Amino acid sequence: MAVTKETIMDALKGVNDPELNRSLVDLGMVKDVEISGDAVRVTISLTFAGCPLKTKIKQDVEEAVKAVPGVNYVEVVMTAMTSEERAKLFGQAPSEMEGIKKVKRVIAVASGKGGVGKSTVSVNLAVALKGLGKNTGILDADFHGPDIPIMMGIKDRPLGSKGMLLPLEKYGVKVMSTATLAGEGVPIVWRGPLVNKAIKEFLGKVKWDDLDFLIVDLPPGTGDATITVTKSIPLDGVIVVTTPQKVAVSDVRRAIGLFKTEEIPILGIVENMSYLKMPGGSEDDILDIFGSGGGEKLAKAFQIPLLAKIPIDPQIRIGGDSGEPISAKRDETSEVFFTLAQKVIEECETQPNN
Ligand SMILES: Nc1ncnc2c1ncn2[C@@H]1O[C@H](COP(=O)(O)OP(=O)(O)OP(=O)(O)O)[C@@H](O)[C@H]1O
Repeated sequence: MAVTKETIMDALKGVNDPELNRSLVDLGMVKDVEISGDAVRVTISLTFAGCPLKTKIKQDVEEAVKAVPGVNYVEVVMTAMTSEERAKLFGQAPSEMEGIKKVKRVIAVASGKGGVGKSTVSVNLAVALKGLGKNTGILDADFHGPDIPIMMGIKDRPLGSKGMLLPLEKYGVKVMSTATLAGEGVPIVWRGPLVNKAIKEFLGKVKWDDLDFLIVDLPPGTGDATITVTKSIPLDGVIVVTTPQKVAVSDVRRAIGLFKTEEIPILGIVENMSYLKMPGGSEDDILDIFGSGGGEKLAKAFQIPLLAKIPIDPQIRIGGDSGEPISAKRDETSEVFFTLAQKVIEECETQPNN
């Protein structure tokens, strides 16, 4: 039996958008059907590229088309609607920055190199800001290693509503990450233009609502991914995380250089893994595992504040691994992050646009 466009469209009428609960055909999401003998290529237009239900929709389309008599090969191509198409469907077009229009400050957390504790600082800073009464969100823009959901103990996927994604919430902090869109352990290959597009979706189509602070965990280092993200986000300031040793410090110089070129205000430096308090020892009984003075030297050289010196503490690591950041409780160990959060609030208040 010859396969026709009509039989394919009939089959697709039975496939619903799981969120909108209407047929893909009725929603105008079937953009194209190409038939060549027993092979069919269907192009589906998602409401927006980062749609978390993408995989499910693709699978459903594939199954429905495969079930049509005479079809042996199916290819499903996913594209995204233009803002006009979306406007037609939803009655209005979310503007590019719609999602963050009520966000007062977007602050990025950067590092000169990987593994210095950038995500740990982002998470604990965000939770501490919330603890100090500030409405806070965290955007995991570390596309290649999105760890924020693990550190925040988040497993759910965000839901959509009226063309916007609703961020997840934990410890009172709103959270959005590429990891929560793709699912844990699912690799995503992010290249420049895709990163740019995804960032726009995170800012424009995530309903952040009223936030005092949106903390953005940047990719490590000063490579393409970091540059693309910093160029795509209207940043109010950046915090640079380093460790005290010489190599880390020289990488941070590069990062500071990058932000200065981009004219992004540097709120200050956080020196992480600064020292280890000896168990059972006195307050002064500390070990400088990675050397000392790196953060101070940088702060002096660039005339930017050293916002915090965070010790190496197993509790900090356990907090990250277990999804219960230490700043969720205010105590002796987490106080260093509350002091950091307070300084960030103060630094922001001195900014000219305040
Ligand atoms: N002050 C600290 N004390 C103890 N462990 C820490 C501290 N800071 C970070 N860690 C641990 O070090 C590891 C790396 O931290 P994290 O993932 O925050 O680094 P990162 O700079 O974001 O890494 P990446 O470059 O991969 O994005 C994690 O296991 C974290 O729990």
